[in-house]
Formats: sequence, C-alpha cells, structure tokens
Amino acid sequence: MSETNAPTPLASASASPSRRDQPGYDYDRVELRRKLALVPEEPGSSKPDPILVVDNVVRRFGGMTAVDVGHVEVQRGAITALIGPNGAGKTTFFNLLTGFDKPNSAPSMLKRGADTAKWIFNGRDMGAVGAAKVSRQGMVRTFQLTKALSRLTVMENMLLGARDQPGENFFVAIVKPLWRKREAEIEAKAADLLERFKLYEKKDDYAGSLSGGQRKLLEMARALMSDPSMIMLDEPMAGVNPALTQSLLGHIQSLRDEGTTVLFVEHDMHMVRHISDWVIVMAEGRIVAEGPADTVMDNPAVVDAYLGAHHDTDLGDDSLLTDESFDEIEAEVAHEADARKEADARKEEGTA
Ligand SMILES: Nc1ncnc2c1ncn2[C@@H]1O[C@H](COP(=O)(O)OP(=O)(O)OP(=O)(O)O)[C@@H](O)[C@H]1O
Repeated sequence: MSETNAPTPLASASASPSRRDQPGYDYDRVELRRKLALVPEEPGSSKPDPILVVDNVVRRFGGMTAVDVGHVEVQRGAITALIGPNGAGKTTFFNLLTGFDKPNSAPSMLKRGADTAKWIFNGRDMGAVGAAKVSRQGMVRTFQLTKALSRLTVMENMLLGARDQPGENFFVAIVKPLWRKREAEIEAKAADLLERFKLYEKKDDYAGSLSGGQRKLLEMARALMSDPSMIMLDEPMAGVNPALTQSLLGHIQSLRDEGTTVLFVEHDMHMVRHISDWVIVMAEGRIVAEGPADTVMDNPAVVDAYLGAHHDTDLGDDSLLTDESFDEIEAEVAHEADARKEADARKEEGTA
C-alpha cells in the first residue's frame, strides 16, 4: 500500500456526521483568519471564540518549574501550533490539560482562589477531571502506541478508541439487538476512518508491524473514534517520512475544515508555518509569544527563546516541503471537500 496517498474524506453514511454537518457550524477559513488577524500578538491574548481557556497552571518537578502558564486561550475551529525549544514544557502542559498529570496549583480543600489552576473546555471546568472523562468531554490527545497496543491489530486498536462501547452501558449491554447494532456502527466507523487514513488494507495486521508514519496515522484515526471537539497532537511529524508528511498535513487540514479544533506540538517549523492559523510559543514553562505563523517567528521573544536554548533550530527554511506542494495539498483538500458536498447533496436528493 502506498504511503503517499492523499487524504480521503469520510465517505459512507455509516460514519458519524462531521461537525460541518451539524446545526450551527459555519466554517469559513478566510473569516477565521480575518478574526485572528484582529487578535493582539501578545502572550495570553483573548480569542474571538475560545474553546479552551486556561488560567494559572503551574507544574514543578523538584525545584524546577516545568510549566507556569498564567493565561492562554485556544480559538475554536482553528489549527493552533504550540511551539518552543526542547524542555519548554509543551508535553507537560498537554499532560496537565488532558488529566494525565496534576498541576501544583490545583485547587484543594485548603486553597481555592484567583491564583489556583482552572481551565474551561467547551464551557466546562476540567480542572478536577480525570483523563478518561476529559476525553469523553471531547478533548482527546494522541499518544505513541505502547507495546501492548502494538500487539493488537489495527482494527482492535480502533475499537479501543471508541466512545460508548456497548459494554459501558448496562441497559444496552443486556439487550442484544441494541449492542449488536451499536457494535456494527462502531465497526463501520472504524472501517471508514481506516479507509480515510489509507490503513484499511492493514486492518488485520499487528499495529507493531506498521511503519512509523502509519503508526502516526493510526494514532490520529484512533483518536477520532470518539468524535473529539478538539484533538491534541504531540509531534505528529516526528519520525514521519516526507511523502507521508504531506498526507498527514492534509488530514490535519481536513479535520479543521470539518470543524475539529486542532492543537499540536511540533518542532518542524515547515509544518507550523504552512498549516497553523495561530501559533503559541512556550519557553521555560511560560507563554512568551503568540501570533500568526508568518509573523510570530520574527518576534524577538521567540528568537531569544530559540537562540537561548537551541542554536541549530531552523526557523523557516523550507528545504523538503515547497509552497507548491502545500498549494497542491490545499487544492486537493478543497477538491475533496467539494466532492463530499456534491455527494452529500446527491444523497439528500436521493432520500428526499
Ligand atoms: N516526570 C518528570 N520528572 C522530572 N522532570 C520532568 C518530568 N517531566 C518533564 N520534566 C522536565 O520538565 C521540563 C519540561 O519538559 P517537557 O517534556 O514538558 O518539555 P517539552 O517542551 O515538551 O520538550 P520537548 O520539545 O523536548 O519534548 C524539562 O526540563 C523536563 O526535563
């Protein structure tokens, strides 16, 4: 199977509807960029429609402060990159937000006040919420596949990612027609996602036998099984070959175009420049700069952060990925979106 295939949108009726099809969703990238252009390019700036608002998240390891974020907001429906030199605190921040770690500033029986940690996702307070519940609320992050998951097949990995498994609901679990139906839906959805990520032919292979790039695709596909409102990707491009890089970028753009908010940590500045609607920069645990990708790299605070920590970081030379190749991806994604609209319209006409 080729790794270079372009992304395929969800095609069959058995997949859950994308957010684009849900009432009230009106994605318009030009409008989004126009709104973001009005946002002040400063750390902690307010966004027009934040899906995530974070306050006072502090994490110390011994005497070292890994994360000290006073305030930050993530715009709904946008692709936001979280960048920063090695050790800036990006992964620790992801772990805290998704319930896999707890801030030292977490509110307690003794202390709850203006300086205690608080983060609101989609209008809900997530501060005291564990990892499983965070994911059920629609904030899902990708992980590297563990050894155990490598010994499961690609399809088994997908089924593990599903929300509302029949066994989770006692009533559904004991009424056979109900769980049969739900099980079939989940399997159909997994199959659709695997098709979309060009992994369907590998469905019965062990996940451990996939290439590094295919594992990244599987991680993303598995995360999408729970229909997240926001997907958080930790270094999606690490270890991925240039051909599959383009495919991954296309997938991330289509997710955003379908209404999923994307927050990703990445060292690859080519990727950051080309697909981000907004960039947040961390250094030494703090947010030091924010702005659109084409200007934020020139911010003196960003140059300082990278020069101070990481002299050899390439902040913008596109050697592998040219503007033409990204234009091609964008055109392909737009073409597929149009094809999807046409198919939906035909389907509607057929059922009218
Ligand atoms: N469990 C831990 N125990 C002790 N120190 C830790 C732990 N986890 C992270 N750190 C430290 O916290 C700091 C922030 O680490 P983190 O991995 O969050 O940075 P990062 O920005 O994701 O870096 P990279 O880009 O290299 O992945 C680093 O100095 C790291 O050594």
